[in-house]
Amino acid sequence: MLHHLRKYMYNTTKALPLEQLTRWGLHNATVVRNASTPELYEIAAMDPLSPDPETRQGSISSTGAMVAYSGRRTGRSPKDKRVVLDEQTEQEIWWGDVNIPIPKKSHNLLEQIALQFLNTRPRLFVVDGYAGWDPHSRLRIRVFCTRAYHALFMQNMLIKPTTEELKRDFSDDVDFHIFNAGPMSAPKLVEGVGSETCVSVNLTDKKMVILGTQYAGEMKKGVFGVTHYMLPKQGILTLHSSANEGVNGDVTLLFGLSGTGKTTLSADPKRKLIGDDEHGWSDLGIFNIEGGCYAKCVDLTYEKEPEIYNAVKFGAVLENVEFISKDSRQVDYHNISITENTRVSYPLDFIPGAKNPALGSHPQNILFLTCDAYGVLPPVSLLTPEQAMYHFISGYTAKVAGTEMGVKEPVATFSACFGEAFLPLHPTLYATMLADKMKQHGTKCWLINTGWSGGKYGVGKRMSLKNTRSIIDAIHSGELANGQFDNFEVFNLQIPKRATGVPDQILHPKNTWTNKAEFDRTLRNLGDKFKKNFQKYQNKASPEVINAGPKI
Ligand SMILES: Nc1ncnc2c1ncn2[C@@H]1O[C@H](COP(=O)(O)OP(=O)(O)O)[C@@H](O)[C@H]1O
Ligand SMILES: C=C(OP(=O)(O)O)C(=O)O
Repeated sequence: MLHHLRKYMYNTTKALPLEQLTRWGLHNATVVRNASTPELYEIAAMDPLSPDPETRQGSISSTGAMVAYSGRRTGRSPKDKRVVLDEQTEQEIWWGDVNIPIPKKSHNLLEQIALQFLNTRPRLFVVDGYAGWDPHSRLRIRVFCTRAYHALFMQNMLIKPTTEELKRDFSDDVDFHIFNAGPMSAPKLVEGVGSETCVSVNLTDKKMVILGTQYAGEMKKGVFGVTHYMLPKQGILTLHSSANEGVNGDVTLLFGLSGTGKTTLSADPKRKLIGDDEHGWSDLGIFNIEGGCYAKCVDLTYEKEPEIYNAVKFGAVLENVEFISKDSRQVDYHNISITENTRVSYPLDFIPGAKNPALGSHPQNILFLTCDAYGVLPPVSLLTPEQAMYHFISGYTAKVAGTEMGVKEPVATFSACFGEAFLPLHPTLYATMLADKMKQHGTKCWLINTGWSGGKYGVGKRMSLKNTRSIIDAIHSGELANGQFDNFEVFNLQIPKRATGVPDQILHPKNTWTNKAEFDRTLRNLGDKFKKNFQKYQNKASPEVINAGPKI
């Protein structure tokens, strides 16, 4: 059997001990583990899974990126995520719409179906990599999948082990397994399964099964959810944020729900990128959880986002994009006929000056990025520590089209900790940890509206990237913290009077609205939504934090 397996290995130095396959009942004859990028390109060129095999099969873009298609599901499927309810998780997990329980026996059945699928495909890809750049707390992750694009994606997104580390840390058991059988539908009749898609996590046995979705983001956010469960137990706060570092070593965290600007704003030529989406904050400082980035491509231009634009090269994976013309293989970033959620994944070092290792000191500034679809929140305001807690627990933003299935235009939402979809534990646990760490390290907190200005969605316009970037520059130079502030009604926020590079009148959002009475109404309505949303945290938050909310 061993001989049979080895014969088909692409690279025998990377062979996985047989026991690591047979323990799951895996016996696929062709196993490809941590393959080189060219190998994965060659295999992807033969991938028959694409919505239009004639034109899209195994494409390579004009700049050398692998082009792949995820099929029916082009965003995450939060309604189809399940968490195994067992003796350990019953009391621990924040059960509800985010963490929907599934019986263990159903999960086991899904796992068997996934394993059977993995056994019957032409190749089984194994990706071994770390989650977390801090060697003290990093997790060893193993992904089994059947599409070369998924393998390259996870090789980009996990932290690549050296050959020695692969041998030392990945020969025995690992900390978490993903069985990605995405091309195979989930059986709807199984108890706990809601549709033909199911992403089921067993936190006790540290396993995840994917059926009925090939959206690659499901794997990386799956790993994130697990770190959110395991790391806080070690006193490490997990953060849905990007991070970068200034020339003096000062670190900024940028929190935000999908589409609010974590990736775009953290790629800043004046600062070193630490990471674009997922971080941990330990007693030693902050660390990126990932080895790569997963940027949105919609309307990507060199002029607006040069670092990301240039990262679309050999080794990057483009997901669900269309070409300008079939023969040029030039990507049409404005074409959203497959989805608005077009993506590119690339290793961190594709961004010039990214930090390696991706670690940083305790943050000096925290930015809460909110994409306000009502257009009433100021482009920037300074929060008191209590307001910081209030806004962190609230997590107000708009979900933008595409990232989650079914979202077609911005929808105002409250997503606790700016990442509710990934929280296995109660939000106040993460909020308390954040408050303690901010207090300990004197971190300043700013609320930044990267959403609408001059009116709500449909009337006003999205805040210009140029203005948001100038505001962030003014935070980093110390200009805003040392300047003067006005009070912003209803929310009682401190709005800076001036920020270099930003027209004074846009700093107070009311100035940008033609109909002032409608502005006042919309602002009060939003305040009201905040209050209603916060009622569910009323009995867990302190009076000071509750009092830091809007006053109508
Ligand atoms: N003022 C702004 N700030 C940040 N992003 C903006 C702004 N205006 C438009 N955008 C666009 O919004 C999207 C933000 O997406 P991204 O940075 O990937 O968010 P995240 O990483 O938080 O999911 C990008 O396509 C970006 O070009
Ligand atoms: C990959 C995702 O995150 P983000 O949009 O924040 O990059 C996602 O939510 O599917």
